[in-house]
Amino acid sequence: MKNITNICCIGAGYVGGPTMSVIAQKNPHIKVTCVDLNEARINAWNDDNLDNLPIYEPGLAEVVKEARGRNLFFSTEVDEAIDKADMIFISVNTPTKTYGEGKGKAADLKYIELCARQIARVAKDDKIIVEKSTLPVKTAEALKSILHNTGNGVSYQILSNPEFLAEGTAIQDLQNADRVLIGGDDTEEGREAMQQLVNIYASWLPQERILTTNVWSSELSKLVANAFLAQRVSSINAISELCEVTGADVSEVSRSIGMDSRIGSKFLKASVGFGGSCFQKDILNLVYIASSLGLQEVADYWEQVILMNDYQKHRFARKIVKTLYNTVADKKIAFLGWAFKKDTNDTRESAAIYVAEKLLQEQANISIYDPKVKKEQIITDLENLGTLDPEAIHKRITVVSNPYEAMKEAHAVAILTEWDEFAAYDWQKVYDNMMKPAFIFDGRGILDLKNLTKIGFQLFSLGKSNTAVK
Ligand SMILES: NC(=O)c1ccc[n+]([C@@H]2O[C@H](COP(=O)([O-])OP(=O)(O)OC[C@H]3O[C@@H](n4cnc5c(N)ncnc54)[C@H](O)[C@@H]3O)[C@@H](O)[C@H]2O)c1
Ligand SMILES: O=c1ccn([C@@H]2O[C@H](COP(=O)(O)OP(=O)(O)O[C@H]3O[C@H](CO)[C@@H](O)[C@H](O)[C@H]3O)[C@@H](O)[C@H]2O)c(=O)[nH]1
Repeated sequence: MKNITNICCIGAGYVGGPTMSVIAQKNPHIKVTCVDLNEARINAWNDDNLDNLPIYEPGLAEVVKEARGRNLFFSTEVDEAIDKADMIFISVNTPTKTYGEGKGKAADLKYIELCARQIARVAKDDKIIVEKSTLPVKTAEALKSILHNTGNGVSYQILSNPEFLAEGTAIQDLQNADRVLIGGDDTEEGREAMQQLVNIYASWLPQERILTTNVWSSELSKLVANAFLAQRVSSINAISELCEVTGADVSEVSRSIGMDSRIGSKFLKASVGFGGSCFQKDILNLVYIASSLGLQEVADYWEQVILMNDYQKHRFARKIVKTLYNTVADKKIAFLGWAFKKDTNDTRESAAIYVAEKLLQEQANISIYDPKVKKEQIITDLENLGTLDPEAIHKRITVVSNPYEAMKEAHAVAILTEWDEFAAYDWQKVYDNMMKPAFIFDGRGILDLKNLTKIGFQLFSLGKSNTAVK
């Protein structure tokens, strides 16, 4: 069996960058080149100042520092990297389609297809192709067809190796993965290719955590894992509303049910709604696949997870408007947090975007503080909705770098992301500088309800019936 000495990864984003950094860190004998069409992104990966890496992830800078220039390289020379590699990971984006058949549901595979055609054009010797992007079941078949029909007669093995890292804990998740999943063909060549990829992960993970399956099981498992995780969030969010009207406390309910080892304690934190680039996209894709296969009940069952999530975001925004005497027009609402979760600068599908949309439609002024998200990103997120007047966005949105400034003279504060620092603020000082009554809407359940009520705040905390705001 040929030893893998040269890996290329197409796509240096949230998955490609951290994954290749850890593979290079743990396999110093393998040259790893991560390529991207986006020159600015590659320049940022190569920046001497590690604070300027394009992605914020705890622990990432240390890994990049160790491996970059040794056996880890970032480049825009896609053809050259493909040519030299024995194994090519495809880690490009697979967003929800915004046009044509399957619009709003199916995964857009145009970037994947372009990669396949580029590999077919450039490759002059046998390659192992690894699907790292999240893909619909049976995509490997399409890749195979393109590679074999448009290639130079070289032979390809296609593996599915979905990524399970979560943002904010990516490095930890990669270095200590619960499991790695590798799907391949049940042929001699397929098994050999799988073994080569197993060997790369086995340089730091125990063998028993590396699972090999057939390609379709691997592709489907990725969508199903995300659907199950998101389903837990929607389930507890559904219960949060029930708690608010019955006298129960959702955090107590979560703790109580989570101690049942059959249920488990993770992913039971009620919130203003799940965000991120994956959950919604992957469930919509699952729904689309089921519905295309005529399994309408299956499709409807999973779609409900998304509908509940949309409801939770809107419910939170409506609560703010209703509480502020049914009008937020020209009032100052402070947002703490814009990222879709703490410890990341990623804002894709963040609940904050949709809560802001609703409040802007009600003509509120919003002052935003997030420790890692830049103003340009926030403005782009709102403009990309396509539902708001760009002039109104610029007029009504302020982004500040000091949380106390964001909350100064605000009518209400809304917690949209669970950054640890929010709980540690001097809330008495915040209260003294706010308009009265001073309202707080805690969409993440991170604030000390008793203490804040004692200070004088009118507090609403999702899933809690004992909040001042009903
Ligand atoms: N973000 C996550 O936490 C996460 C976790 C697991 C799986 N995934 C999946 O991984 C895939 C990538 O996600 P991401 O968040 O890293 O996306 P991303 O948008 O951050 O990165 C994708 C990169 O691919 C580049 N690209 C696109 N086409 C290219 C081409 N032809 N040649 C070179 N570069 C090209 C883009 O410029 C971009 O930088 C998706 O399928 C996603 O569903 C994401
Ligand atoms: O109890 C919880 C857990 C999560 N969330 C929210 O759910 C979203 C997603 O969180 P998380 O799953 O931690 O982050 P992602 O980076 O989106 O990771 C998910 O999506 C990735 C992309 O497919 C997968 O690789 C990961 O395994 C999967 O956890 C965020 O908005 C969280 O705030 C909650 O509201 N309550």
